[in-house]
Amino acid sequence: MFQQTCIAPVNIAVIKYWGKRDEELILPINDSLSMTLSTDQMCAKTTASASSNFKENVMWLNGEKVAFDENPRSARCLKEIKRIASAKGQPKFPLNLKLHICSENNFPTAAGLASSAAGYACLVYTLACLYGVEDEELTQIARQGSGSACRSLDGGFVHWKKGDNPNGSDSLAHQVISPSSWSNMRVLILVVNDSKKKTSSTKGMRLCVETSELINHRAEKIVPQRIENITKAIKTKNFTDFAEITMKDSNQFHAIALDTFPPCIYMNDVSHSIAEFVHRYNELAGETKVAYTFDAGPNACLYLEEENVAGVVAGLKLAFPNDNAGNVEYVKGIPINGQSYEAYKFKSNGSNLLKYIIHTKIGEGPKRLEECEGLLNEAGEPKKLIQ
Ligand SMILES: Nc1ncnc2c1ncn2[C@@H]1O[C@H](COP(=O)(O)OP(=O)(O)OP(=O)(O)O)[C@@H](O)[C@H]1O
Ligand SMILES: C[C@@](O)(CCOP(=O)(O)OP(=O)(O)O)CC(=O)O
Repeated sequence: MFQQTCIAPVNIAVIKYWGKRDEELILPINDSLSMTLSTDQMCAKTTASASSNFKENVMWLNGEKVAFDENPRSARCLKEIKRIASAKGQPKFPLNLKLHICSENNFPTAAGLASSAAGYACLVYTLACLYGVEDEELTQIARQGSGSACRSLDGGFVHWKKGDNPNGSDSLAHQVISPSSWSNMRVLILVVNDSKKKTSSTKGMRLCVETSELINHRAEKIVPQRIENITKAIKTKNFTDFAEITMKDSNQFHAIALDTFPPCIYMNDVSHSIAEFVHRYNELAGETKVAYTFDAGPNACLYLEEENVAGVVAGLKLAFPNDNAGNVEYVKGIPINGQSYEAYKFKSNGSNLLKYIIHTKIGEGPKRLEECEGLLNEAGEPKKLIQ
């Protein structure tokens, strides 16, 4: 049996990808740019095994069997990796061996927390390592699993260029700066709702391209300038400019989603209160200390520098109290100012607007793990199954 296990990070866009020009190849109508989050707090982990004993390709996701060959996105990722392995000659093992693949996310799946980005990046990276083709340009393969996944193959800030070629050969993602270049960059994920969302990004953006008249204006006239400006802000670590562009782009993405017919409404009242909180916090501070961005769901992602984390969390505690604090960790992840999470549990007033907060930071791309950390046993079955 040949086996490989890897982890891959989540990325959260500051200039959003929204809209495809080719649904099958997953080619976007505009460039996008994101920050990769540390795998210490949130990651997808995937083990892939190849063996002559396996009868068919099988995949388990979070302990449950899911379609693999019947899922056109995962099937295409495997086909592309095998194509490269065969073109390179002398594959590590016969390419017709069937695979068992087991993957799990240590955070909610399909809840608007970029599980598809981490998940497909991890699948492609793991398969690439298994077949010995990890030195190839993998972003154009991960892109065909889920567009945003191509940005999870590198750390730091990553720019996905939309490209112009109809075959997608120039629709690739590249690092803008490494994680160590802006190492005090932190993220607070405010989880408003972690259940499965109603309208997937795939469906929402398809409807948006079909019905919104504003989306083309955004793709053609707004995004190119924003990419240039935010790249400059990132390279010079200008947090004020970075924050303003990030918040404006999130707002514009949700305006475009609302311009879909029927409208896609992803933010809720709590999300809007979080945006208002951020503007008030910055106003009272007299400078921009924190920025929000929202993906296709109500959860907020706040970008801020390390020295401002404790202040912002204290403000959030006051603005969004929660009465479940007795039995749940409310701030998960990196301890704040060396204090235990206990210090940041919310006081009760019964409103429970935020379920919990994940404190994380800028991070590296995917990593290979040791064999003993694999998710499959010697028979190629998951070590853990949902009962
Ligand atoms: N670890 C994983 N391995 C392989 N595929 C995964 C993994 N995690 C998620 N996926 C795929 O991604 C799908 C969820 O994608 P979806 O876009 O609906 O949610 P999301 O990525 O959490 O949200 P968003 O893209 O809006 O941030 C899952 O149904 C599954 O097909
Ligand atoms: C709002 C977003 O998170 C949309 C992500 O969309 P997906 O990458 O999940 O969509 P598909 O390519 O159809 O799989 C913005 C972003 O990450 O840039």
